[in-house]
Amino acid sequence: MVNNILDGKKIASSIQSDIEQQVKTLKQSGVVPGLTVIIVGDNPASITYVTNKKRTSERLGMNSALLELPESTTELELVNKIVELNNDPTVHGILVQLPLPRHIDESKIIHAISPEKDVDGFHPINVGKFVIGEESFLPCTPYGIMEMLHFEGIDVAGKHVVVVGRSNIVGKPMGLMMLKNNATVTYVHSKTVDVSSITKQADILIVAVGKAKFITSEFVKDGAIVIDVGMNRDENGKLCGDVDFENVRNIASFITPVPGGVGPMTITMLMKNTLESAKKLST
Ligand SMILES: Nc1nc2c(c(=O)[nH]1)N[C@@H](CN(C=O)c1ccc(C(=O)N[C@@H](CCC(=O)O)C(=O)O)cc1)CN2
Repeated sequence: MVNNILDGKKIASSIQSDIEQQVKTLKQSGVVPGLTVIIVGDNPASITYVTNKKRTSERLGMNSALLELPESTTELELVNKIVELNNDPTVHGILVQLPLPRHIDESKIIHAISPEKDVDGFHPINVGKFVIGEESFLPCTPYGIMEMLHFEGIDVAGKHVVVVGRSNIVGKPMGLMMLKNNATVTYVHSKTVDVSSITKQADILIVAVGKAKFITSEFVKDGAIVIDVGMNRDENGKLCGDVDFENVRNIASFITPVPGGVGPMTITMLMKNTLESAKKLST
């Protein structure tokens, strides 16, 4: 069988080596990139992700802090913590792990983070800048997907990209990044009529719906590139994506696995954003 796997782990590792070198160089001028990750509550998946973020940033030579706050934390307490970090010159990146407990308004929290330290790229100022083509932090998952395609020499210009899902974190910015790179973009979402007739037109199909194995071969054109953002558990509790990997693999020209596809790229782009933030804030 041909190897058509887009290996996110391998690409992430190569980009991380470059980041590690740049961190070393920056440290020689007395600046140590600092990332603080905040988690509220004890969602097991979120704990895995924040632990990975802390470990990776430490491995790359950054200063890293993980603030683990109890589920009972109030919105005001969390905002106050963020304000403290906004004013701390040793912190270049602040990330609040999502989702937050239901009693905390996500939007208020994202607004509280200084746009200059918003390494997640979720603050409305960064979103707005990105939409009008100004330099800003880019959200890590779609940014990671763009970098992955770039690394593999895949040019998206003129391609029909279909994005399944329209979240603020992945779907919406994904389509806009593709547009910026001259792709023709279609969004498919929960109210779309006849989803498969549209996804079957995609040269590049990006799926971020949070439904295990939702995309089967009937949704995919022969030779399409399939990018799976999903992170679900199947009926046996095994990690799987939104794409039925074994079913789609044979007709895709390239496909990302879960795990080992988009996930490692997300964490890598967070490191890249933190490094860039440290460079900017220290000049
Ligand atoms: N503040 C944020 N919250 C969330 C984001 C985000 O970008 N910023 N994205 C997702 C979760 N996420 C990052 O936080 C994330 C998910 C998965 C992975 C990953 O590397 N997955 C591994 C498998 C991990 C496992 O074994 O469970 C893989 O795909 O290989 C990284 C980051 C929601 N919240």
